[in-house]
Amino acid sequence: MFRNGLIILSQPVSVLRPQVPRLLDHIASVISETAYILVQPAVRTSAAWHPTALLSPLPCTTEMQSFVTDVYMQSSSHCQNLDIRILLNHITNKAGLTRPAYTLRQHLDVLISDTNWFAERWAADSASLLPILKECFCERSVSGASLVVRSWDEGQQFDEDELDQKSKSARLTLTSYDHVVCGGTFDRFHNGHRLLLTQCCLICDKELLVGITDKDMNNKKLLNELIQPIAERIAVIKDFVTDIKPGISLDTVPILDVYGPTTIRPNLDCLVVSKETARGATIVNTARKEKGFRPMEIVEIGLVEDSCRAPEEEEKVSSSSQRRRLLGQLLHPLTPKPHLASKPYRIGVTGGIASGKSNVCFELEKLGAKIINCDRLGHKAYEKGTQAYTAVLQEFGSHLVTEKGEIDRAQLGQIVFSDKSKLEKLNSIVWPEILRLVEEEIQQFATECVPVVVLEAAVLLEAGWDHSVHEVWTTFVPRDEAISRICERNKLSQEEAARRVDAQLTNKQRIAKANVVICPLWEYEYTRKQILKAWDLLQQRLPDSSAPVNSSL
Ligand SMILES: CC(=O)SCCNC(=O)CCNC(=O)[C@H](O)C(C)(C)COP(=O)(O)OP(=O)(O)OC[C@H]1O[C@@H](n2cnc3c(N)ncnc32)[C@H](O)[C@@H]1OP(=O)(O)O
Repeated sequence: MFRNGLIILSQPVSVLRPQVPRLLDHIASVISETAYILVQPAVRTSAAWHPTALLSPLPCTTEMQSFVTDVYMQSSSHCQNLDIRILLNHITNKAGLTRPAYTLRQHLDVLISDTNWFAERWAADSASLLPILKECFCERSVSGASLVVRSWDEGQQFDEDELDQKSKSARLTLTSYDHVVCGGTFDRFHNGHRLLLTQCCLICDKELLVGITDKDMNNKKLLNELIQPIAERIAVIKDFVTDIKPGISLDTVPILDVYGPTTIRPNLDCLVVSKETARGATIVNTARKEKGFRPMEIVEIGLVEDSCRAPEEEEKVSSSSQRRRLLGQLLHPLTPKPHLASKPYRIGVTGGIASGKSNVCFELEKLGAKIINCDRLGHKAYEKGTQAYTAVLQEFGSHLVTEKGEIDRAQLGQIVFSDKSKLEKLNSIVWPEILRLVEEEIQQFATECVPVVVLEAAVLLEAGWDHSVHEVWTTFVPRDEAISRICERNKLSQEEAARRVDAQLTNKQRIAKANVVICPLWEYEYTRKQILKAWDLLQQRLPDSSAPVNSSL
């Protein structure tokens, strides 16, 4: 298996199209990460090896457009996880246009061609072929020592002349435009995004403008808390477009409403939309007309199906399905914590008020973890006779003492939850003591050879205890859902509930520091499913995973 490869296809596109599923299967069996596809019939007819053979201009036709669609539509069922990039820089209808060579982002490990000619030439004289490949695909992408050259089978036999006649009607020239625009969330970049951007690049001669949803545009989306930061989404788009068509300029802008830049930039010629957003295209063109801008041509592309979807997911490949799949998975890589003993392995479970932490811990306990409830230890921390007891009374007054001589937590809670500085004072007294009690319990579990200990701590991140656990897992539900749960559970008004939620870290702040996220927004069984997944995946990364604790109860 090779990580990245270039597939040079020399057969006419009409011959290639029916072979796409076979081709994708072959690519998936050889390449694991990025597969560049270069369609170049000139290499079959070219007598001499020359860069012009690889990069000579190819007409931009409706047939090529269909080939691009076929590749992405079928990649979902043939090579779902491969990053396929169809190179388009040499495909143009502009006579005399010289475009720069490719500067591929990935280093090529394998070159596969559908003509044996390549492999034979490489075997005979790689020294003279190598500089040509470097010239076409950039120095750093191709290094001679490690590049493997292989042939895919020669494909079907075809009669060039006969084919030419037959497919003339299918080879209609595709209209291209100087200024093309498209928009989207571009979260968790997938084949739907690749198809959209590839179709944009195919018909774009000068500038591609990509609008990327931001802020309010994202807030209503499912699991929006997991949407990647806009800078990350832009970086992925740049990487992709620069790879497939370095000859055009790319501009990216955040969009805060459906119009984005379309009602600001008069020079836009063509808007590319998916079936899903086609309605928005009419709205945008109406708004342009009102501003005196000429309407844009609208190009509509199909939706890529998601062949691996779960019953609760959408039929098309979608970012929200991808985000659902992140639940229970390792979202952020682990930070090494050499200061912690490797056993027992410590998971800190945190989460906002009413976000379902306790249920997660309840399920984890059934799976074999031992739970340390930090609220309980918090109460123990200032029991009568302890140092913290004296410190709390000194700070908050002896009127808090009940008839039994204990601290009245209900009263203390009223004081600290309505005054941030007082809560901070209480925290500074009790957190060190709670942590000491936590360590005591962990030591006890260590003597009992417990493999996994879970610290259930509401304010784990605020207390900086992420340094005291190997992993942080957080639960979250959307803000509105948390408010309605609190209203029902604690019999509070909407305003009071909102105040409680807003006094805490936001979901995004917690998620940014969490290794695993669980979202108990749907039926309990789905939450349980996420927890089982998280537990099973955890077993694979436990320091001693030779004796896994299986989730099948
Ligand atoms: C780092 C940690 O997470 S340690 C665990 C949390 N405990 C602490 O921080 C110690 C300080 N807190 C306390 O002493 C007590 O919670 C008091 C006095 C404020 C209130 O006591 P009680 O009325 O018995 O309420 P209880 O301890 O059950 O806490 C009520 C809620 O406030 C949360 N809470 C507790 N302490 C804090 C805090 N310092 N900051 C924010 N929320 C807190 C609890 O997790 C609980 O949340 P839930 O309703 O979603 O389960």
